[in-house]
Amino acid sequence: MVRVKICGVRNESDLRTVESAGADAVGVIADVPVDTPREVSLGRASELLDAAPPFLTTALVTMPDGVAEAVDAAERVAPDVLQLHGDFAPEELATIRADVAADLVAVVDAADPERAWSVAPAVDAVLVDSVDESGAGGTGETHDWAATAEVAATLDAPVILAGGLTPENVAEAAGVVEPYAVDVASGVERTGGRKDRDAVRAFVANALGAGGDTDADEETSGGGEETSDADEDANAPVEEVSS
Ligand SMILES: O=C(O)c1ccccc1NCC(=O)[C@H](O)[C@H](O)COP(=O)(O)O
Repeated sequence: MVRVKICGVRNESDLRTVESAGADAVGVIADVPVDTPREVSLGRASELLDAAPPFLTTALVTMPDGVAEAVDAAERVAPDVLQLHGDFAPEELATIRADVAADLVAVVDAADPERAWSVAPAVDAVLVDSVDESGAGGTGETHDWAATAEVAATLDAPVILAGGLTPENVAEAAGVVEPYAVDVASGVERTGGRKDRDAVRAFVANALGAGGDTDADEETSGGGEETSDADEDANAPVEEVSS
């Protein structure tokens, strides 16, 4: 069964939305050199990931300048997973992996599958994404899933599929690529980087191929179950959601 990571959470309310939707992992984005509504400080990333429950895997998504900065970020935030964007050489990734307590995920450009093979031995998983020219994610753009399926089928490391996934296309994408996990940021948002509760729940349910069988689906389709306080917070008008 495919795992699901929801990325770019900026507040506790959205964290609870991700948890209650049944996602496997949550990502916070810090220390990236691009303008994104999803970025928080390293201190805030640490607070948010500390607030995650025991069985929700936490990921720090960052784009540091070099090895020392990557290790420092991981030490400050103490995530379960360190997801690195940027053009790190395999040797640098191996050094970072040896120096941090977290599992290491390297992000590769879907247009450059050769890089997936070169970095795979140095990391715990490879995230194939539709990155921009600087290597940053969150582009909301899909890529050639058939090409990524070849990478996933032949790479000796788990492959995480990202890039333009939405509640509407995630089941098809997961069916084509058969990744270890799927990852989404912009495809489950309202404005300003805030998560849309219904979209998060639909994304998780559709990724898992659960159809209408889950509590999350019943609630999404007005199934009548009570929502938690956290759910209510997630549905509050944008200006009432703390960040
Ligand atoms: O999401 C961002 O704004 C971002 C900025 C800089 C580096 C990484 C970023 N996101 C990393 C992720 O893991 C996203 O979930 C992934 O790129 C997919 O994004 P999307 O296409 O918006 O679903």
